[in-house]
Amino acid sequence: MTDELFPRPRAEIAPGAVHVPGWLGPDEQRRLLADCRAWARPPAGLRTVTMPNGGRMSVRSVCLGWHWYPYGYARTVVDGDGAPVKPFPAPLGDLARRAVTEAYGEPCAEPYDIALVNFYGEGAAMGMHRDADERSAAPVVSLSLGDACVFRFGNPGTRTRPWTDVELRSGDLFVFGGPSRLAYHGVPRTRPGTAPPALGLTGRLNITLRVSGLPG
Ligand SMILES: O=C(O)CCC(=O)C(=O)O
Ligand SMILES: [Fe+2]
Repeated sequence: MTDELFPRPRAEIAPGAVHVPGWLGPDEQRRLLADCRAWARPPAGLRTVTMPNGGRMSVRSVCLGWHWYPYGYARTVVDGDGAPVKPFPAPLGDLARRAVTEAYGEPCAEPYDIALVNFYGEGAAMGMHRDADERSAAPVVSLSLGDACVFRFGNPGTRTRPWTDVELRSGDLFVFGGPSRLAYHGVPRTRPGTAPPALGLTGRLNITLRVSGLPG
């Protein structure tokens, strides 16, 4: 947001993990939110993920390009309505390219082909995990909309400390690649009611853009 009293500086949270506060302006956030609402509709819409141990994730999610399920990628919603996953829209590839250039000063050579959209209602959280189902070392691009959250960014070796807690707010960009590509991370809590009122979103959305490394 441009109207903050104290501008939040960009920061390298760990080697290759870059936080750029307020990267998306209000109009871009509104457009992305409208897109997320369209992607959330069935078929292959928003769903709740059940983990192999029977636990249900508290976030609800929708995928574009490739469908993520624990633990792999498919072209159809194999753990849901079975519909073909929605295509990965070219403008999201451009957005990923711009984001990586913003974070690292140069774009990534590989084309982005996955978007994972996670919706956090009140009380939703995500445990510490690694994004390890892609077959590419390309950085993960994360965009946040709506309520702020605590984003816990750890290390590639263990799901425990050391970690750094970063507040991600609406419009923030976070890119993790290089030595941090397989770092454990999670969202211990969101901050309900902190979304920018003009956005019109109750809750939090996070969009990660990824390179699958899978044959197209
Ligand atoms: O919601 C976030 O900020 C992180 C989401 C995440 O880690 C994931 O989708 O793998
Ligand atoms: Fe993740």
